[in-house]
Amino acid sequence: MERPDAIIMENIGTRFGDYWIHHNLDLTVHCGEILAIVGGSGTGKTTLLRAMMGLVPIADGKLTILGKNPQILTLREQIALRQRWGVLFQQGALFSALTVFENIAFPLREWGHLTRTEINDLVALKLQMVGLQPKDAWKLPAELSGGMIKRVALARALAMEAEILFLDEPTSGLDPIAASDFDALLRQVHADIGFTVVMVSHDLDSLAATASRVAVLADHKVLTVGPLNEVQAVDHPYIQAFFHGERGERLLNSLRATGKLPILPSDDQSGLTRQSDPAPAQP
Ligand SMILES: Nc1ncnc2c1ncn2[C@@H]1O[C@H](COP(=O)(O)OP(=O)(O)OP(=O)(O)O)[C@@H](O)[C@H]1O
Repeated sequence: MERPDAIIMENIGTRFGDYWIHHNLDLTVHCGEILAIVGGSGTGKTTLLRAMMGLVPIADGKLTILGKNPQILTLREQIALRQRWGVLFQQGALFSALTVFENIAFPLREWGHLTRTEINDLVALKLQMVGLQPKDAWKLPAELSGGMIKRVALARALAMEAEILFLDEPTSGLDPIAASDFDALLRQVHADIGFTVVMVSHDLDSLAATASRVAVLADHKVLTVGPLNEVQAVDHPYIQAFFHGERGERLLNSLRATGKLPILPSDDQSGLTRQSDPAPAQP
């Protein structure tokens, strides 16, 4: 049986005071996909992620997440729902006074149903899953590299067998090698466990390496959503600037080289019109 969509946002509006961040925004996240959200600075990517998690109130429209509408749930039901996803914020956001072990164990202890042995075993498993050594368990965050901090944060986000993983700029602050290692790790754990990922990212290489689909935020809504090769063809100033700068051209060349970018015959060669003209920008 087909699984229901993980997240459905219909006509969503969010605002801070009188200023609307999103207005009439529609977005569906399919179960099991890695959906990346991109957009210019201040377009509301982080706010959208937080609205999905119930950390920013929804002023308008309807949110359905894992089949539930959090707007009509009791507090107890909302807490139970929130245990079904994990979050990795921009800077990793580990507790600086706690060891790696204690950071990963934190959500497990909060849940309150596990014995000490079960927690030990789960932390050991999560450490192994993200490629860290048992000896790293006793280090403090200040003793870790940037890439290791992201790995610990990922282990903590996945500690509770998350069905959805929310990532805000997961590769920010990492050098290109550590960023590409993190992308490979995300792909691996995603393939192993099969959860849904919603990720905010500015990193084109990371999008190309991980995203099933890309949603572009502009003008308070989702301008377009689809596979990267379709989205980059949409005629909108932000999309053109984002995908056709120096790094964008590098990415497009790599998509062409791997056959992921359809090369359309030009009209004068084929005598045909294009089958897939760029989708029009939504108003
Ligand atoms: N707690 C808040 N109170 C008031 N305004 C806020 C709050 N959080 C965000 N904003 C405003 O909402 C808008 C969207 O912010 P948001 O952080 O979601 O954008 P973003 O697209 O993620 O930006 P960036 O790419 O620069 O991180 C900005 O104008 C920001 O100043």
